[in-house]
Amino acid sequence: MQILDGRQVAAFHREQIVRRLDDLHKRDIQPELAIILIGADRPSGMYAKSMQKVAHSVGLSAEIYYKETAAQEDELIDMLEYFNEQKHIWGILPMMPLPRRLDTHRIVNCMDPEKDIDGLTDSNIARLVTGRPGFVPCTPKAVMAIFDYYHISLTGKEVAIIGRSNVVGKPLAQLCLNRNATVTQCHTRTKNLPLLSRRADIVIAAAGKAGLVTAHMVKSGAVVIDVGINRVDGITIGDVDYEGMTEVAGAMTPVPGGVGAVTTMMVLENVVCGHTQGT
Ligand SMILES: Nc1nc(=O)c2c([nH]1)NC[C@@H]1CN(c3ccc(C(=O)N[C@@H](CCC(=O)O)C(=O)O)cc3)C=[N+]21
Repeated sequence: MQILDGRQVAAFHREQIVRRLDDLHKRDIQPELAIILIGADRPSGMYAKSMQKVAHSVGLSAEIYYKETAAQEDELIDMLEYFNEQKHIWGILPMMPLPRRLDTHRIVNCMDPEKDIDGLTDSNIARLVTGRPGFVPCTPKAVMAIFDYYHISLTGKEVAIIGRSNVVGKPLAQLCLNRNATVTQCHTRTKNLPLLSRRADIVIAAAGKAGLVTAHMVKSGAVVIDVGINRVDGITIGDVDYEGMTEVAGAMTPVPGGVGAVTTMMVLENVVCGHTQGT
């Protein structure tokens, strides 16, 4: 079984980002990424910090703008509108999910689509669905970057996506369709999940359930992409039962060191390179 090493993919993209930033700095241009974090007790806080650290390591300014869980919707919208106007802010990343009390759809759509580097606005979603992508959400984009790096073609392949979230499952289906795959979108109400996933040449696990995808659910030689990030007994594991899967899969991504490791680099790439990277 081949391990699809996310850290290697991230390093490849990192070089390109560093070069582009050097070029900008020479012209006295200092772009900033504005990370918005709402509420303290969320794993999002950890990812926000880690994204900021990686941004700084490539020389990109990144600020975390924190608001209490009790923050008012209008206060957040004012903040977004302020960021929209700030010329030096090239990217805005609201860490998801927002506290349930808030109207995510309303808030997210106050972002200028040109600064919506995680492709959360209706405008960027529409562009993805109609096959002329603007900003593509970073996690699904990371999956595509892994396919590209390892020359895994999707044309004519059967892809089973397990999960239908707005940030991962749904945009992934669009990206795979745009690459001429035949896509089956599975979810919690899917009746015979093993039957469907076993048909697939490529299985993408994005359900957020530790160990959901076991060896008997994939065919021999399949490519298995694990998007899950679950904390179990203080360690991070994916949605795939990794040990068992090594006997069956042809190639797979580990957790950690797989999709997550590339996601942060995609955030930075979207800020620094705009949406010229395509997918
Ligand atoms: N608008 C928005 N966009 C996101 O992309 C987004 C978000 N909100 N909210 C939180 C989730 C989570 N997320 C991760 C980013 C990096 C790693 C990462 O660096 N993972 C490493 C380390 C994992 C570890 O050891 O904990 C790895 O998998 O190797 C993981 C998960 C982005 N998210």
